[in-house]
Amino acid sequence: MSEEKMKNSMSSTSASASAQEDSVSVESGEYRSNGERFPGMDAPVVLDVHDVYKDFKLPTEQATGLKQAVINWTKGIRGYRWQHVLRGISFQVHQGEFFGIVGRNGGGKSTLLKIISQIYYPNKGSVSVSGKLVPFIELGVGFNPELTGRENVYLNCALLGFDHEQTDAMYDDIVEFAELGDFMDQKLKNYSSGMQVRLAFSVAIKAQGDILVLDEVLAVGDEAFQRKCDDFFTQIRKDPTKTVILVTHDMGAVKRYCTRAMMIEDGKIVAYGDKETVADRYTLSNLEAERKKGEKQARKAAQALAQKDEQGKAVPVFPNGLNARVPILRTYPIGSPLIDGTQPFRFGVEYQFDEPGDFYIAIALHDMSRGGITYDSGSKTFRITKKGHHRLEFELPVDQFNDGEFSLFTSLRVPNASDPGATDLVAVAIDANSCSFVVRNPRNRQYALLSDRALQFVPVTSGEEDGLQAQDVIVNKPAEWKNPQSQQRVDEAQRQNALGSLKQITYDAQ
Ligand SMILES: Nc1ncnc2c1ncn2[C@@H]1O[C@H](COP(=O)(O)OP(=O)(O)OP(=O)(O)O)[C@@H](O)[C@H]1O
Repeated sequence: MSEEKMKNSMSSTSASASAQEDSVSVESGEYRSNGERFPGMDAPVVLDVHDVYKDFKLPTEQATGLKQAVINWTKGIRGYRWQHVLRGISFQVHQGEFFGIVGRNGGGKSTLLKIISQIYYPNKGSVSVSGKLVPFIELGVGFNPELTGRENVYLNCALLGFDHEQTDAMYDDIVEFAELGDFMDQKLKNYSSGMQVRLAFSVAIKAQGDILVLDEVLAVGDEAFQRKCDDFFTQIRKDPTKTVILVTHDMGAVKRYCTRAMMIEDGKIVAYGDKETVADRYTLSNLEAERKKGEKQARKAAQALAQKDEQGKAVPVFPNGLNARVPILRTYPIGSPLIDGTQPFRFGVEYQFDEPGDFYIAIALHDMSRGGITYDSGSKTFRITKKGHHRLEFELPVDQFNDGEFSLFTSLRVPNASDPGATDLVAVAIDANSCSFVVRNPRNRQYALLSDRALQFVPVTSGEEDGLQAQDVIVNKPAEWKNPQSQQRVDEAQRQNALGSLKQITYDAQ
């Protein structure tokens, strides 16, 4: 790859998808919503992707020979269909940026990276790269299992455009980062898969490129190696001459490292610019997909049950956690699952239960980012009197929560025959049947479940001779606490409300 500016303009072909309707403009990605320009936007543009389309031809009919192919042709069977993977992608990355690309599986991110790295050509559009681009996008590319680790480093660097002398100068650094000093004269096929990843990644990051293109690297290697990668990313962020383009599903990494980000969905850019907005949009899209999956499962279970009634057939397999006694149990958000905490979070519980006797619904709150069940309604708190297929609605006050991702797991329980204080679990709504939500409030921190508006530590004297006095501890309260109105929020009632006191608000029998 040449060091000079390369321009690869490709002309349009008939296979490209229809023109973009709701595309996001290149300019819009350079400004925050308040009109301010992102820092670093005056640096030169090192990657300019303009109106890129990419289609793949997917076979639909198998023609096993010429005869079948002719028969298909005479019948007008084409034997393939077009899959429009990228549909009018335009964005720019400036020198020194750490640019994140996110999106759900199959959205077209890897295809875009391959086009940027010149592995694929677009059907339409242009890609301009300024400087030496080093891709790390697919394992095994440029590596030969029959060669030693050392030979592979030289081969890979040659493929990246470095001569022998340049590779000599980088070699020790690459080996040291990969921690493979003792293995460099062994054939690559004798390396564990982790060692191979480490070597490939080390070549990519230690080769003296200008633009590093990385696909999902944060998932590679063991914990110690990941920590090293973290340090490397923190370091490279500070270098204004190096540019990184990172595809990842890790929103923590987007927020930690990226200067800007964009999200791709169904081959189009749906969010571009502010990394927080992009990360939240991605989280929301995942939650929405989960909710739809839960709805679909509930519909399927209801259909399966109806079938059993008419034909007396056995009920097919139930989603994880459910069974023939409770074929439907799901918890779902009412409204957006991305909330700022100013209003309580409202959610529903749909169930189907027909057995005689008492039963209860218990709800547990799981903190997804930090782990652990942080609140449990208790197994006998909600005794439900209606049998059959119904929906309940609940509210959860979240105004005292810090930012985080949470999940509600609901279980349906019946009294235990021998212990009146206990209950037995009949079914539990997990996976797509659980309800996830995200709290994002500009006043909050990504720290712990309770915000410091709900809980305060008050310094007191130690009573010891050498101990600090209360006035020796300077309490820096957040700015908004100086406002008496927000101070009022931290009263006893709020505090009691703080941790997930679930309130049932409606009882909606169908
Ligand atoms: N060479 C190819 N031939 C045919 N289809 C392809 C090819 N490469 C990618 N695709 C299809 O393009 C779509 C987008 O794939 P791509 O790998 O770019 O998505 P992605 O956003 O990177 O997904 P993931 O997050 O799972 O890696 C998929 O439906 C995939 O099957």
